[in-house]
Formats: sequence, C-alpha cells, structure tokens
Amino acid sequence: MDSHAVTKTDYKSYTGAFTLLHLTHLQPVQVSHLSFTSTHGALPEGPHGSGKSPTAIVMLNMGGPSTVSETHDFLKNLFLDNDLIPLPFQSIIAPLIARRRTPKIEQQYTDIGGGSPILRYTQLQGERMAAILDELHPSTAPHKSYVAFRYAKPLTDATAQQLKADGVTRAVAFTQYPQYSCSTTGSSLNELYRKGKTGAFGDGVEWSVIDRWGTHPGFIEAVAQNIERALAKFPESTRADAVLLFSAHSLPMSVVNRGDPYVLEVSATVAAVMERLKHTNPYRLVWQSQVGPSAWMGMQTGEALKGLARLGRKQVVLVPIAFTSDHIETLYELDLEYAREAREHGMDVHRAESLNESPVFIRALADMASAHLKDITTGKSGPTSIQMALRCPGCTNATCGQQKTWFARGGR
Ligand SMILES: C=CC1=C(C)c2cc3[nH]c(cc4nc(cc5[nH]c(cc1n2)c(C)c5CCC(=O)O)C(CCC(=O)O)=C4C)c(C)c3C=C
Ligand code: FES
Ligand SMILES: [Fe+2]
Repeated sequence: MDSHAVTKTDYKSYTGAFTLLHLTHLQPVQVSHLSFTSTHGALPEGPHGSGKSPTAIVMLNMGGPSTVSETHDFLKNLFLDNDLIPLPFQSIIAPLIARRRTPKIEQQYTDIGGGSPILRYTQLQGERMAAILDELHPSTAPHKSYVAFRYAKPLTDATAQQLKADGVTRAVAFTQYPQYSCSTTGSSLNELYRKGKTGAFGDGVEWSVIDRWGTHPGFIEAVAQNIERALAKFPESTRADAVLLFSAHSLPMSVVNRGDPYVLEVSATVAAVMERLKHTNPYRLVWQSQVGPSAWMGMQTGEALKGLARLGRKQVVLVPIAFTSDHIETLYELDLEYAREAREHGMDVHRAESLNESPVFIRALADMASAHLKDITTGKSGPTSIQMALRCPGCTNATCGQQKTWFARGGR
C-alpha cells in the first residue's frame, strides 16, 4: 500500500521512533457498508428451548471498514495488535499512527466505492456454505455461520455474545485466510483464545479449528477458473504469452525469519494452481502491500510489473492469491494503482476476479467444513491439525503456546 516506505532497515526498526516517523507517513486505506449478524434460515432454539442449538461455523478474518467513517477504528485496532505489529508503548503509539494514517486510507476506501466489501462477502459465503453443509453433514445440523473479525465489526466480543445467546455447544473456528500466518490466522486464534478462556462464548463450548486450506482442490479449482476467464480476455494470438503474476500480501522479513509458514504455503497454492492449469503459461509469485520502513518479502508486485514491461513481456494476468474476497489490495492497489500504471507502460493487464461469490469456492468451503466435522465427530482426528501444534521455531510469544494447548483440548 505504501510505495515510498521501503528503506531496507530490519523490521525491528518498527520498535523505534524512526519507525514511528515512517509509519505516520504511510498512506491510509478505506472500505464500506454492511450489517453484521449472519444466519441462514430461522434461528434454531437455544438451550432453553426445545430445538437443537446450531453448530457454529465461525468465519475468522481481519475485516475492513464497511464505511469510510469506520476507517480510523479499523486502523487503531490493527496497530494495537501486538501479534501483527509489535510496537513499544503500543497502547499510546498505535492510536497516534492510526490517526495520522486515517486520511490517506479513507481516501482509498472512498475511491473503491465507500468501504470494504469484506463483511458482505464473508456473510454471503458463510450463509451459502452453511446451507450446503446441512445437506452434506446432517448429523451436526443445523449449521449457522458467524463472522468474527480481528479489526472491524463484528469483533470477537460481539460474535461471542451471539453464540452465547444461541446456546451454541459446538463451534468450529474456520479461518478465511487460505494460508497460515501467525500475523493473520494466528492473531485471530489468539484473540479467540483470550475471549474463550474467560467464558465469553458461554460455558462448555467444544471448539475445533480449520486452520489452513491453501491446497484444497475446490479452492484451487475456483482460482484456476477465474484465471482462465481472465486469460480468455486476451486475443488468441497472444494468450499463450501472458504471464500469470500471482500476488500475495507481503510479510516483514522478521516474521519470515522466525519460521512463519505463510510464504511456503502461498507458494504451495501457486504450485497447485499451476498444476491444475497444466502450465499453459509462465508465472511468478510476487508480494504486495508492504507497510513501513522495514525489510519485507519481495519482489514487490509493482516492481515486477515494471520489470516485465522492460523485458517486453506486456501481457499479464494479475492473480490475488492470499485473500478470498475483494479488498483494498485488489480494488485499489492492483486495479487502480498497478494495472493503470502498467497500461501506461503499454501493457495489456487483466486481473483474475477475487473469489467473492464463486459457487465453486463456496462449495469448497462446505466440503472442508463437512470433512472436518466428520473427522471430529467420528474421532478420526482431534480438534486441531497436526501442523497447528507446531510453533514457529523463533516464536517468543507465550500466547501462541497457550492458545494451541487450549484449542487442542477442544477449548478447555
Ligand atoms: C494474507 C493476507 C495478509 C497478511 C499476511 C498481512 C500481514 C500484515 N499486514 C500488515 C499491516 C497492514 N495491513 C493492512 C491492511 C490489509 N492487510 C491485509 C491482508 C494481510 N496482511 C488486507 C486484505 C488488508 C486490507 C483490508 C481491506 O482492504 O479490507 C494495513 C492497513 C492499511 C494501511 O494502513 O496501509 C496495515 C497497516 C502487517 C504489519 C503484516 C504482517 C506482519
Ligand atoms: S509466532 Fe508463530 S507460533 Fe508464535
Ligand atoms: Fe496487512
């Protein structure tokens, strides 16, 4: 998001005044509308009624400001998150950075139509998934989807109240980040754990976790179909020359270097998509949306586009690969900044659509949840994946360890 904050200092410089100066010059973003309860069908009765309480499928994501005026609170929550951005005196500095950054990010959300569509898409995906899930796995029906965002409404507290009111006794924490990073899914699980251990969701909720699914065949198929649709926009004579430029949100090198699995898992997604496409086109994986002055995973998407133009590779399909709905990075950074700039360099650029309302993708979500519930209820697997139990070798965050233990015991 921030094109001029690329000094090659270590991410540790986030912890200095130097960083603060840079961060306050970062550009703001913005997003939009939506309500935030999510149900499909009528509310099943809770513990005090005669009906069966629902199996909760809690869709975890970062969220975004639904309206431009929510931008400041979104940024404040984001900069307060120690799992994402460790800052000294965080509770004092985070609001200052958020305040300084708000106007720029507000303008970006205005430019993409007045806010982030992430809540609308997450609700839609969740509701349609739950309806399919009732058919795929009737023994745990009714299923009801809930949304728990890390930085925007509905925050975990509000979602917890909903589960409590519905008398939920079985809940699945379903990350909506396909690939696992401790700064994304890890942060959401830490927050869920902090609330869960104080009883915010009610007593006796049995938790399990779907923590990553970057190579699920249904997800891969949905992405591949969107790439094929984008490729079809090129004249047949140049189609085979088009470069598939997969673009994922970058990570600070300090996070990569403590052993975070995200870079590997995004790479695995890309490899699976290319297998499915039978390698009809050349491709690269590049990284976008660096924030602040520290070193981040590269090559940067914007630089890659310029490099391809210089090399005469002027047909490009941009493929967002680490987020399942449109957001500021696709609608602003990819569409308004990079694609426009690339066209000015004489390039022919098309973006693969985000998964948004893709029925193939929604079916994949239902398949994942169904397989998970089947494995849990038949005792074939425990509440968490084998991979989730392993902390990053460089992890010094005690909450990560406590969170993993808590979920491995089913939230007890
Ligand atoms: C898989 C996706 C994402 C990863 C990994 C990720 C890591 C990460 N992000 C920041 C800092 C910021 N991210 C911001 C916005 C933002 N981040 C993602 C996704 C990932 N972030 C998205 C989709 C968005 C946009 C939300 C939307 O449009 O709805 C922002 C705020 C915007 C800004 O101020 O520029 C910041 C800040 C860090 C530090 C980090 C890894 C440690
Ligand atoms: S930072 Fe990865 S497990 Fe703690
Ligand atoms: Fe981010």
